[in-house]
Formats: sequence, C-alpha cells, structure tokens
Amino acid sequence: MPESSLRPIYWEDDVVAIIDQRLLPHKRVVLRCTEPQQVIRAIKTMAIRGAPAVGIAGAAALALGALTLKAADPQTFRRKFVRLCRQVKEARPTGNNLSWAVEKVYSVVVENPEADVFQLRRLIREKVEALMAEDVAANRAIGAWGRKIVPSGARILTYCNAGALATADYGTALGVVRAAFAEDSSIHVYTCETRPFLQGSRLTAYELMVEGIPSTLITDNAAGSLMHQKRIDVVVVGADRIAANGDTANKIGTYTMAVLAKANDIPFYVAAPRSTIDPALADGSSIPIEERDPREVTHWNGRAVAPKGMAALNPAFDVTPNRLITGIITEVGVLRRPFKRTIKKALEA
Ligand SMILES: CSC[C@@H](O)[C@@H](O)C(=O)COP(=O)(O)O
Repeated sequence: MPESSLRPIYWEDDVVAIIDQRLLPHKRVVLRCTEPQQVIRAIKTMAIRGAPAVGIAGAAALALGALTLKAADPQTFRRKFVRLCRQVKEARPTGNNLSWAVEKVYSVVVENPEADVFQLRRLIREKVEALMAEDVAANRAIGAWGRKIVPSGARILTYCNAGALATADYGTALGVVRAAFAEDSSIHVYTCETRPFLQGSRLTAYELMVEGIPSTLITDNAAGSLMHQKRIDVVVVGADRIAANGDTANKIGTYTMAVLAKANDIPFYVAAPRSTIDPALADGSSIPIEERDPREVTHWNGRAVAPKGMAALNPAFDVTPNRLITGIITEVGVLRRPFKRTIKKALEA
C-alpha cells in the first residue's frame, strides 16, 4: 500500500498499481499493470494524468518492459528497449516530464554497457524508484519555497489538478497549498472546475476535502468576476512544459486565468519541478499542444452535452506568455524575471 491515499502510482511487487483518476472522486479503482502497454494505455486515456505523474508512469512502463521483454542477450534487450522508449515518449506530447523521465531511465542502459539483462532489469527498477522518491522530495521543496509567497489568510485560486494525484505524491501547486495550510489554517482555496475533463471539480476538490483544507468550487467562468471583486489574493497553477524564457504550457484555460490575474493586479505563480523545464525550447511557440478527442467536449460520462453531430475543438493545453507570470516556484527557489537567466541558473544548481 502507498504511504498516502492520494499517491496515484506505486509498486506492488512487480506490478504497477495506478489509481484510475477517470473514476474519482466517486470510485477508487486500482488498475494493476503487468505489461508496459497497459501503462501506456492508462496514460493515453488519462487514467493517470498530470505531467510529473505521467513521467513516473512512463518510467514505470519501461521498468515493466525491462521485466517482460523477451531477449536472451543484452543486444536484443537494448534494441527492443529503445523501441519501447520511443513508444512511451509518444503517449502524451505536451508534458516535458514524460520524455525527461524516459531519458533518465534510458541513461541507465547507456551508462552500463557491460551489464547483462538481469542487471539491467534491476538497475532500471532502481532508477524508477529513485525518480519517484525524487519527485516527492522536489514537491515538498516546492511547497517550502512556495508557502512564502502565500500571504496570511490568503484566498488562493488554482486551476486543473496539480496535486498529489498529478505527481508521485504531495503535488506542485497543491504542494504550495498544503505547505501554506500547515502554517496558516485560515487560507482558503478556490478551485475552478476545469472543463472538459473536470480535474478541478473531481480531483482538486477531492484532495482538498481529504486534507480538510477550506475550499470552494467555482465554474471556470466565475474566476474573472471573483478576481474583479477582490476575492482572490494569489493564483497558483502547475505546468506541463516551461520553455527557456518562462513561457508555460498548462491545462487549457490557464492562459485565461493569467490574463484575468494581470488585469486585476493579482500575482500569478506557476509551481513546477525542474523536470518540467525544457531548455531546448527558446519560447512557448514550439511547445506541442495535444489535441484530444472532441467527444470529451461534446460528451460527459457517455452522455451528450451538445447536439448530435456538433463539431468541437479540444486543445488540452494552452501557453501562458512569461510576461503574465509573477514567479516560477521550483524545488531550488522561486524564479523571477528575467526568466531566461533565472531558469538557466536553476537548471545548473
Ligand atoms: C503537477 S501537474 C501540472 C500539470 O500537468 C497540470 O496542471 C495539468 O495541466 C494536467 O493536465 P492533464 O491533462 O490532466 O494531464
């Protein structure tokens, strides 16, 4: 069993256990995966989601692959493993953490040219467990830095779910909330429902209730009005990919929140580990934006919420330009403008 009931992915011997987030908060169903393809499917269907959790799941898929790949000799193993790495990376395109984690696991194979298949299996599994532990440590550090930017008694607005469920545990934006609440029980969180997948109303609301953190659910459309009425003090969101200049991809609608925050003089923070930063991209214009099935917009839970045959567009992420971001809360500190310089320094730290 995992340490926390919100840990979305964990090992049960050689089985990868994943909480099926499509069914939360009403049902807690655990998918038990023994084959990498099952984990890849869980990523694609968003049974597991949230950039860092997707990265961990991708790494776990590789560990399962290492266990189950049929290969009598190390050369065959390496060749098949490279193919699997490519497949895992393609499962979801926007979050940086997935390709970052695949590269980390693949480095084990590169750095141990003499290892036999059994040794590689063990080393890969150890690497995946280390990545899980490192993600939790990074999130706790993000929380420790982030709580300093939360004013006493703050009314915090968050978007989507950047909580324990979206990471190996503890969360990024919700890690900041958790750490702030531990010191100041008078904070209050407003969570937007986050159409169309409802990560806010289903998952963030659930996490906040499990933790007993005072919170209120609002429709995405209500956020602007609340900000205008001076009922929000700070916005904290997660990130899927951050370019070298600080432009940030996150759940579709995050850009809207950033514009609203700017128009109402409210600080807007992004909380993310360094594994979310993609230094190879100069700015946000080349971040790949995942387009998901339009059915996620026209239907909810199998039921139509639009006329039959209506065309729909479903970009899953948007990019918030760096000029709208007050600071980026990482495990090595809160990065300020100019992000190009502070991000570079953070990656070197
Ligand atoms: C710590 S999670 C950060 C982001 O991944 C999160 O805010 C987000 O946009 C998740 O999108 P999702 O489509 O649910 O995977």
